[in-house]
Amino acid sequence: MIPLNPILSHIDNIPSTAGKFKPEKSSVCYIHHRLRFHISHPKLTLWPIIFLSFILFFFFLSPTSTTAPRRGLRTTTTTSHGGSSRWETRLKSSAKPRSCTGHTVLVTGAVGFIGAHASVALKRRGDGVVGLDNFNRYYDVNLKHSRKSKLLDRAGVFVVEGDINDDVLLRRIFDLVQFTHVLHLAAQAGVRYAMINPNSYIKSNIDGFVNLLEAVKSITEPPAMVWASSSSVYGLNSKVPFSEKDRTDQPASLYAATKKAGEEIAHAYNHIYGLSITGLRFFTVYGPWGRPDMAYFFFTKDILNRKEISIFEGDNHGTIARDFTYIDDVVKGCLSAIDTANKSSGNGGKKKGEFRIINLGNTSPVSVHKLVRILEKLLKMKAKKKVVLMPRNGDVALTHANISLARIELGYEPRMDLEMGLKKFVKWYLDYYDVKKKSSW
Ligand SMILES: O=C(O)[C@H]1O[C@H](OP(=O)(O)OP(=O)(O)OC[C@H]2O[C@@H](n3ccc(=O)[nH]c3=O)[C@H](O)[C@@H]2O)[C@H](O)[C@@H](O)[C@H]1O
Repeated sequence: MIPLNPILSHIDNIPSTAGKFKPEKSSVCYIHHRLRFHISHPKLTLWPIIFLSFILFFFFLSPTSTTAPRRGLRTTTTTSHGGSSRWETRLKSSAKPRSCTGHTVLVTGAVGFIGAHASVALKRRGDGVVGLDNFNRYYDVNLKHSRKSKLLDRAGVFVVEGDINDDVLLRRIFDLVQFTHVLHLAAQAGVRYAMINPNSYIKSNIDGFVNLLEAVKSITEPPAMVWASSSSVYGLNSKVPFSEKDRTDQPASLYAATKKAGEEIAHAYNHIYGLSITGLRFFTVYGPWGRPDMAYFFFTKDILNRKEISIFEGDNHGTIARDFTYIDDVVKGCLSAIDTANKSSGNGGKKKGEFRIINLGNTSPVSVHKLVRILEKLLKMKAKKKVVLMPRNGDVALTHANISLARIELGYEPRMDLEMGLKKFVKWYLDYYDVKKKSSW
């Protein structure tokens, strides 16, 4: 968002208490710079006007700072998020559950694929929900905006545009609302992209996660956290189906390594600060409003555009397969993880908050060949297939979830088989792109 007044936007760190104004050096420098610009005008008679404006400027700004920072944290009074009481009112209203038994959930990555579906499901059942998302450009940002307008806005979920690395923003949000849970889904996803932009994985999946945990642990009554880990942490593990007890110390991609690191980091925050943390290992989640970087999505696009697709195979024509899991099943798992999470005990608690790691898969792997056959049938078109040896690009040969723990802990039972799920995806895809991008077909 472009601030209307560049001077105002640079003094947004004014504390609420009148008389304590101590602008940061950069703000002062900026104001001086702006003043110098005016003073350089030949007419020195401007001086008194500038001086007067300066006085009026602070006189009018101080009384607007009505939101006193709690717990001694510095908060901003005007930000790129509007900074106004309207912004705060909308955020607070979105956070309010329909009944006093409802949860109040902050969903990070709210305009992402799983984030959008989960936010809507939480809101629909009566929980209070605030979304947070940085709308990054990893894939088509229009799709993110569409998820916001078509799913989140309609459900009444308010989305803050911001980054989990912005600790001032996080503290401001946590100051305004006492959340019971954080559903942390903001991440740099994609296995193969890690070879192109490795630092984005560190920034989101490590730095951002720690930043969020730091903010959460500073709250007097910290919310319980449920967050997205990944099936990719099993890496080169060849024992199937993958159980939570299996080894996860052989990641095949940097993405997997950052998700595994996230699990260890979460454990440390649970151990030291008593945070209740549940990590969900998602298995190749697919469905309507999905991610364009995933194979089922771009295969659909390429088949329709009569473009060649590469189907990976292992050594000696070994099958490559995934435990494709439908979005609605995963969302049910997320909601159940929220409902069953113990409270964080916080620093001073006698009991440690719980720490759980749970697989959320479909427990029926399907080969990439079969995935393509299903798409061909649904699209009524033949794919131009090129079978290639799987490159060493972060992919693994097989994923297969053991979901016994999810059944016990979450009452989780996946319902959708791949053919039915892809039917729903293709229907959505045809509708969505027919309206939006007829020309690209
Ligand atoms: O569960 C996870 O932890 C991850 O799931 C997802 O990764 P993957 O399971 O690798 O899904 P996806 O890329 O759709 O490839 C599907 C299949 O197509 C094969 N594949 C892929 C590309 C190609 O050109 N050809 C091909 O055969 C490919 O070899 C694979 O067998 C998420 O993207 C990731 O963010 C993470 O959440």
